[in-house]
Amino acid sequence: MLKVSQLQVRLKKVVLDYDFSVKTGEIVTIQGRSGVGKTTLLNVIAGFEKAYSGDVTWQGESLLHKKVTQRPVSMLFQEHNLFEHLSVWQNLQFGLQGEDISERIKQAAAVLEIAEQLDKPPMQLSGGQRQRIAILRTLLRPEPIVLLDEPFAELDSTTRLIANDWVRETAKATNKTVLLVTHQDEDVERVGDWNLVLG
Ligand SMILES: Nc1ncnc2c1ncn2[C@@H]1O[C@H](COP(=O)(O)OP(=O)(O)OP(=O)(O)O)[C@@H](O)[C@H]1O
Repeated sequence: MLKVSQLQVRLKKVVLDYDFSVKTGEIVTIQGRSGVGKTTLLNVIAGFEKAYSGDVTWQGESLLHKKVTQRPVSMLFQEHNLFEHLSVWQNLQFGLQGEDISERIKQAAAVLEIAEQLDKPPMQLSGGQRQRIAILRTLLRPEPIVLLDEPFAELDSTTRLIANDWVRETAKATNKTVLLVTHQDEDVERVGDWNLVLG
């Protein structure tokens, strides 16, 4: 279980409070008006932002004292940080490990309709293609907690549905615990097990 207990985050002018738990293997969508603290929550869980008080525990163990790289967390970044001097394929190979990883990347790329983009440098991809590469990479990483901040924002409605289903199926098949920030009600219905509204 991922437990966020009486967590308080203090930024310059705002105090943000969170208290909820997500069962292992569950997908929770997170909604709330702009500025309510959705991105900040993910940043605290991943270790990019500090907590003021309270705790975040995973399987009973606090994450807050752990370094970013020691946390069991895979997070999708808005800027999709890909190395521009490597092909997309090389970028994915670089970040992912595992026996059958090449096959898993190829299968995922085919479903997400980005198989033809794998040999290109990232700068030749559209925003939506980069976003699907980032989704693929984030879900195929081994960490059990997956944090997705507006992962489908740049996708058209058809591609979005394909990505919705791929994320849900992949997360369930690999028992990921997922926090998915979204402004779209369709993502809530199609991907999530339950919805957390902040604010
Ligand atoms: N580094 C920072 N320093 C000070 N205040 C910040 C910082 N980052 C965010 N904030 C403030 O904290 C609040 C929460 O921001 P956050 O980005 O988490 O909101 P959000 O719910 O993700 O918003 P959106 O839906 O617009 O992405 C906002 O009021 C924002 O202005």
